Amino acid sequence: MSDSEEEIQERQLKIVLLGDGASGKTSLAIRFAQEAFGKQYKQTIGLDFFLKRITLPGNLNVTLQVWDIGGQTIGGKMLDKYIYGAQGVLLVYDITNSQSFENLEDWLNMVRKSNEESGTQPAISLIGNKIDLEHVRTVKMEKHQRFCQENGLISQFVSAKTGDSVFLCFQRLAAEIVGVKLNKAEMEQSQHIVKAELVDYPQDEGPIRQESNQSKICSVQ
Ligand SMILES: Nc1nc2c(ncn2[C@@H]2O[C@H](COP(=O)(O)OP(=O)(O)OP(=O)(O)O)[C@@H](O)[C@H]2O)c(=O)[nH]1
Repeated sequence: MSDSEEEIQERQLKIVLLGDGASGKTSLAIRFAQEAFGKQYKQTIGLDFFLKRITLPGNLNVTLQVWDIGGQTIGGKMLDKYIYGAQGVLLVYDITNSQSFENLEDWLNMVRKSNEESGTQPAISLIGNKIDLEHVRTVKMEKHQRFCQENGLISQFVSAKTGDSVFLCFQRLAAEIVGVKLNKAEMEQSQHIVKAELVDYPQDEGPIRQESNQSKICSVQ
């Protein structure tokens, strides 16, 4: 097979990040796509896009089209359009904020409803973010596990700040979508991809809008 034929066969997967404002969706997307983290909170208005190519076991290249959707869009008219057609969803909450966990039911219902007509539901992962703040955790581990079991979700704890398991959570979801199994060694390897640079954004600027071969972002409001 020629290179161009291989490129044509490469799959692009639409992955949507959903969850309450300030749960860390933008931080996860930036950590995954650009290996950076910003301490300052800047609310996402509408949505941002990130593109990143990853290689799954079996040398399978897939490009993840990551839709970072602002937490304030819940109840808005555009939300079901953003979710529509997603093959994967990362449902994010903050382990130190119980309300962000309680609201997951609403986010999940939105996902189910938005894809009702198409007849296919996306693969969904429950992401407990900010595990670097384990000492101030308010959402019990068992609650997280029960929610996963009851709703058939992949379970993952991450920290966008340290990078812990961030690559892994995207990789596991992509693998589930394309039907590839990750073995224990592959999961362990991905878990430890951590590059924890801290970036302080200037007050009036958002996350770094840099382009590289590996990832691209743009914004729609
Ligand atoms: N300690 C810690 N802070 C985090 C982590 N992830 C995000 N934050 C902080 O939490 C705040 C909110 O993060 P964002 O990524 O902007 O949250 P969001 O979910 O995109 O918020 P919306 O745009 O309102 O939907 C920021 O101050 C981040 O620096 C984490 O893993 N650990």
